[in-house]
Amino acid sequence: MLWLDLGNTRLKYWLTDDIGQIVAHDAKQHLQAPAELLMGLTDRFERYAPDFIGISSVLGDELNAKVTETLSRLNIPFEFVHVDAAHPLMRSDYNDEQLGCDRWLQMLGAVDKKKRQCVIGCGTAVTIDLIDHATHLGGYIFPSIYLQRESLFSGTKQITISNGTFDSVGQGVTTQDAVHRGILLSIVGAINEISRRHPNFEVIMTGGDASIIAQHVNRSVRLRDDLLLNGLARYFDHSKQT
Ligand SMILES: Nc1ncnc2c1ncn2[C@@H]1O[C@H](COP(=O)(O)OP(=O)(O)O)[C@@H](O)[C@H]1O
Ligand SMILES: CC(C)(COP(=O)(O)O)[C@@H](O)C(=O)NCCC(=O)O
Ligand SMILES: [K+]
Repeated sequence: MLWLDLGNTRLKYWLTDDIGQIVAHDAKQHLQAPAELLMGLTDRFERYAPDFIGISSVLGDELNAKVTETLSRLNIPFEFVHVDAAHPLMRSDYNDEQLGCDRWLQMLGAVDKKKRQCVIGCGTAVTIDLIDHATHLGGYIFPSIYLQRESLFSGTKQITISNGTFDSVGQGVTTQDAVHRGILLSIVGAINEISRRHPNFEVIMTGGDASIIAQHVNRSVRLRDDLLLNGLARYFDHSKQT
């Protein structure tokens, strides 16, 4: 099987064998041209010869149509995931016409009906979602640390910071530090507050920036980079059975 995740910044893919083990994996920035990036990967995908391609995309109808066109040339069956608030593995109070498919799949990949869980996705946006015994209660969406820095850069005259590292939440005494530390604190502080309000929820983090953020959270956090893939596998496994 081949699994594709089209996020707002990166295209990720995983090739798995018959027993679900990952045999190939990559993540590439698509620069808002995922179909063109896929075109460059078609030789590789043909060599992999998967029997099916399962796709998570948050890129919207226009880009999804281009992706569909590119994948159609491969002669391998493929299918996009559609969010279902009444899915047997997890029901959701969220508006399922709006809920991002990657958010939903990450939750589907983590959900455990015996637990209370807080699933945090750290991609182009940071999403924080609460699940109570397999019911999704709702959540929050924040701009990522990089989007926050870009908005300060473009919305102010004297902040000209466009690089640097996010490595502390202590107060800064230079613009560079104040920007990076303030932004990181905005997300870490939100996570700490949400976990204070929901003390008995297990905190699970995933996505490109999870490790940068998790270091500063004052609770034990499970880092899981397999959530979306696990969600894709659960979703298609379920749709096969029904
Ligand atoms: N301006 C930037 N500078 C450096 N890295 C960036 C920038 N914007 C995004 N990234 C990186 O891109 C990655 C996106 O994470 P990912 O989980 O793949 O998100 P998505 O699913 O939204 O594409 C993050 O690891 C982040 O560090
Ligand atoms: C919140 C998101 C932008 C996160 O996307 P990502 O950071 O993974 O690229 C995406 O899940 C999305 O576009 N969601 C639609 C809005 C919603 O979930 O309510
Ligand atoms: K993501």
